[in-house]
Amino acid sequence: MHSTKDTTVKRGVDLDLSLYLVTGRDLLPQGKSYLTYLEDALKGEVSIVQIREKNLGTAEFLEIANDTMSLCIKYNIPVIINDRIDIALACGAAGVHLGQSDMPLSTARWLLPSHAIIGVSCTTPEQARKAVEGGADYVGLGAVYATSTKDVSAPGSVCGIAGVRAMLSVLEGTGVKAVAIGGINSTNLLRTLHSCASPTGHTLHGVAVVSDIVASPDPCAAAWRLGDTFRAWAAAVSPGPIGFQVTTKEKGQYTRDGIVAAAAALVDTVRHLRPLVHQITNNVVKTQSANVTLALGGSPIMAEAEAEQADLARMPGGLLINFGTLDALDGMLAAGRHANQNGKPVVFDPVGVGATAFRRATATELLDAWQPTVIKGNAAEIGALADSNEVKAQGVDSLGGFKNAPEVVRSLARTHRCIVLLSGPTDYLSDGSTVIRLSNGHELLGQITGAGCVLGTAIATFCGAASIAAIGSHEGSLVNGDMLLATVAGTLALTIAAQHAAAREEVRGPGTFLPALIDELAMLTPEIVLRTAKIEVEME
Ligand SMILES: Nc1ncnc2c1ncn2[C@@H]1O[C@H](COP(=O)(O)OP(=O)(O)O)[C@@H](O)[C@H]1O
Ligand SMILES: Cc1ncsc1CCOP(=O)(O)O
Repeated sequence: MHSTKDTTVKRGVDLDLSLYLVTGRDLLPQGKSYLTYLEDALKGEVSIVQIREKNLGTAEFLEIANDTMSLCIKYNIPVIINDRIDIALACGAAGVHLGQSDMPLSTARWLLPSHAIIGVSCTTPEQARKAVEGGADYVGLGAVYATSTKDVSAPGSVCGIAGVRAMLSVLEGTGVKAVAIGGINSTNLLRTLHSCASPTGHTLHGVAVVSDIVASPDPCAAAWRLGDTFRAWAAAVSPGPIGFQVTTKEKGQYTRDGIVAAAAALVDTVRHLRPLVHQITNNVVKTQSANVTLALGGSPIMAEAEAEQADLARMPGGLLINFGTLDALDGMLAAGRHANQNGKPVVFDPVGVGATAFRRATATELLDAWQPTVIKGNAAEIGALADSNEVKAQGVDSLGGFKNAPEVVRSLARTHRCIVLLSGPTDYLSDGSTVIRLSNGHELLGQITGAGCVLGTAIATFCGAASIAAIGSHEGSLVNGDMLLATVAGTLALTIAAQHAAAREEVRGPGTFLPALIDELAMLTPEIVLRTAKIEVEME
């Protein structure tokens, strides 16, 4: 590489991958020149540029590479060449990016000067492992979502969020940096950054983008938007292993009394704020879910059509997605995406997920489409998501429990980057480090249909109120407000009301229990919660 043209990047040290522009000249809006758009993107502060040309002859490619270099040197931004080592050498680029069917990494390393940066595209953990062993400086992980910029029609080409997480686990401790690529844009960027992390919190170093910048009428603004989101996310206070805020911690730790006091106070917050609680739930429990929301002081809306999800998500509050009877899947996909874009908490109730292959595949599809804030389920459902056979399912019901429930919820919370609640005679919930054990409730809850479903509703109601109360507090967070606390509060509300309902004279069984439960929810006060809550806190 020509020393005069080299950019100043040192391998591994200065490599800023935060906003990685991959050029795609075929996507330029009509009449827009490549160099004008490139300069606009540089003004929007992309941090690195890769020239990706799949159908050009050598002379034309080199000409484009030389022009790109001249412009990028002016902005002090390194240039990487896709695939063509000869072009990288000839134009003095900072390095090359190799696909799985390009030149082997070891050969490229041998051909290039020692300071050259080499990146490798990976779709599987095995490919990531090989890239690490071969001495790659960074890897491009994807395609994370479907995209029309590249042919990703072959099975396995879209690795999804779960695939990126698995690859990030392989990269942990290696020093090899990672960007995600494929279908990333300003509307899904924050969600992508939040979701893409290994269970121990190893995150992305940046994102690679083609169409959201190149096809934009204003590439400078498009790049700024992406960069702003990345910077806000990177600057957000590190809130623990799953990336949500934990505002009620005292000196970095939750205390039993602190949680109970804050949860009790939320009962009044719900009544005061009357959060809109948007619910896509199953046919069996719609009426009782709407009544539970009203009794708590929230405002229910049961709305499933795909076309109305964008509008609904703009109204602050909470969202419940309960896939119990597996209707309205398009609505569920859109609702969660829009909620993520608008910072709304999403409570996911994967009813009976272990019961059929279709339910398992649907849960995977939904969790790839959006990031839940809370996943709640009974032992069979949580076990199915955790790939554990320890607890058997009978349809949507669970037979038995886990030997080590705290560890199951803690680990699943870390994997899915959200609060996890395991319901049952004792409820366990975790934010990936703290585990809270709640022992309120009554066995009559196990004898009515949809007790778990209305628990989801209560949690969505409290999450909605807590997020409204905290609006704007942390720009780089996917959801504002302490969602562990809101989950505790929703669970306490339902289980404490159940205890009081069961104790009523007129309640003689499940039939009389349900209306009494609604009454007790409507009469719940912070004082009742303070007096009755049975909570234990277990720190990691
Ligand atoms: N035997 C029980 N004793 C006390 N509370 C219970 C009992 N069974 C269920 N609950 C409560 O009922 C709510 C719903 O839980 P669960 O029955 O596990 O849901 P699902 O209907 O999804 O199986 C939880 O808050 C839980 O605390
Ligand atoms: C080059 C590449 N590699 C995996 S997906 C992809 C294209 C990403 O383009 P876009 O950002 O427009 O989805």
